[in-house]
Amino acid sequence: MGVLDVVPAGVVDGKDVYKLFDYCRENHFAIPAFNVTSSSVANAAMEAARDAKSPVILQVSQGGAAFFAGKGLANDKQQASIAGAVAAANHVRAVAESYGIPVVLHSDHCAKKLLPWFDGMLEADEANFAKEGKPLFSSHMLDLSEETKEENIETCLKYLPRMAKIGVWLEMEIGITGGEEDGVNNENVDNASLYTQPEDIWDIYRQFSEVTPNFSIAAGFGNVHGVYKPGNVSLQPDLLRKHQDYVREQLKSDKELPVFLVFHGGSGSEKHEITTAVKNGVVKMNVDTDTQFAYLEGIRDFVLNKKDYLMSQVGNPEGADKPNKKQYDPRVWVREGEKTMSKRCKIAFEDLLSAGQL
Ligand SMILES: O=C(CO)COP(=O)(O)O
Ligand SMILES: O=C[C@H](O)COP(=O)(O)O
Ligand SMILES: [Zn+2]
Ligand SMILES: [Zn+2]
Repeated sequence: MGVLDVVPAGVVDGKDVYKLFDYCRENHFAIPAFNVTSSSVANAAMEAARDAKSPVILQVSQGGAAFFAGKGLANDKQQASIAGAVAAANHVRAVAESYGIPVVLHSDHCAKKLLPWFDGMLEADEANFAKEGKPLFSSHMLDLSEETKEENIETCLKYLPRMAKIGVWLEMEIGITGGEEDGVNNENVDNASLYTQPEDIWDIYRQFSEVTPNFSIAAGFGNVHGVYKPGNVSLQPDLLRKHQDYVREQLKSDKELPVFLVFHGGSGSEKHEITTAVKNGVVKMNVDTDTQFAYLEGIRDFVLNKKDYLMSQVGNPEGADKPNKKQYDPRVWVREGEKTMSKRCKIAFEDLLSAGQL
């Protein structure tokens, strides 16, 4: 019995997203979510998932989606972020099945000011559903964590029925993620707001459950985006158990982990923090900063090692008339970045115990 006995290869949607996360929860593992900014980055993550025999989550941030469409496009009305998200989704939909792995296609943090981006993606999901009976994305995140809890919940409840109708999962955030996100600097936020309270989780769980079971909560336990010097971040994944216990008591349920939880700021985290988070019901962990650096490493080393072959189109240490096309073809040096990124992805699959689960 494995993941492929539960959901098929390719982009999963509707009930399959629930089945996949439920399978993770029952079998005590989580799936890494990698931020992708180009087809090359997405392919590196899918290749790594195939080799690790793991499902994978690919996500676009608002800025990453705009990059996918091209930085040369205007984005004053989120038009590039919408077009880029659609382009990324179509690319992944076209190739995911060939990798033989289930892929959850997701969009990352959407703050209040970015709601036009969310609206555009949801319209694209609905249009695709009308044509093909399935949405474009598996899942989207709403991040109103900077607003009041009431406004946060109300905004999610406004979108949730529309999403449930076409089989799109919702991830919401409560408690702020520190560091930087979409250009918003949360480096100096009040420490208490980095840690979510169990009563807040119950408020969300209770109201969302009346609409659909297809949602997850990114509850803050000291999470920070980015990688900083050791000691800067105090992650407390033990707190997540309190959420599960509280909700279980309210529900009078015997389900050990009633809430699907999401771990933001996975880069730079210690193995034991990840293990504790997964034990406490985390089914998705986001990794961006570490894979960004890993993608650079291969390209950086290639350029530094091959410098004498890259300064002109013709002429290298082997002769003044030797051509360098074999070195400066982007398929050669970009590929080196894909390989080093895939290695970092493999570590995430192993840390989260999703490796070998297919
Ligand atoms: O949470 C993230 C994206 O939403 C990723 O965080 P890191 O860049 O710290 O891995
Ligand atoms: O929000 C966290 C992710 O790392 C996305 O980052 P980004 O907005 O720089 O693409
Ligand atoms: Zn946030
Ligand atoms: Zn995040």
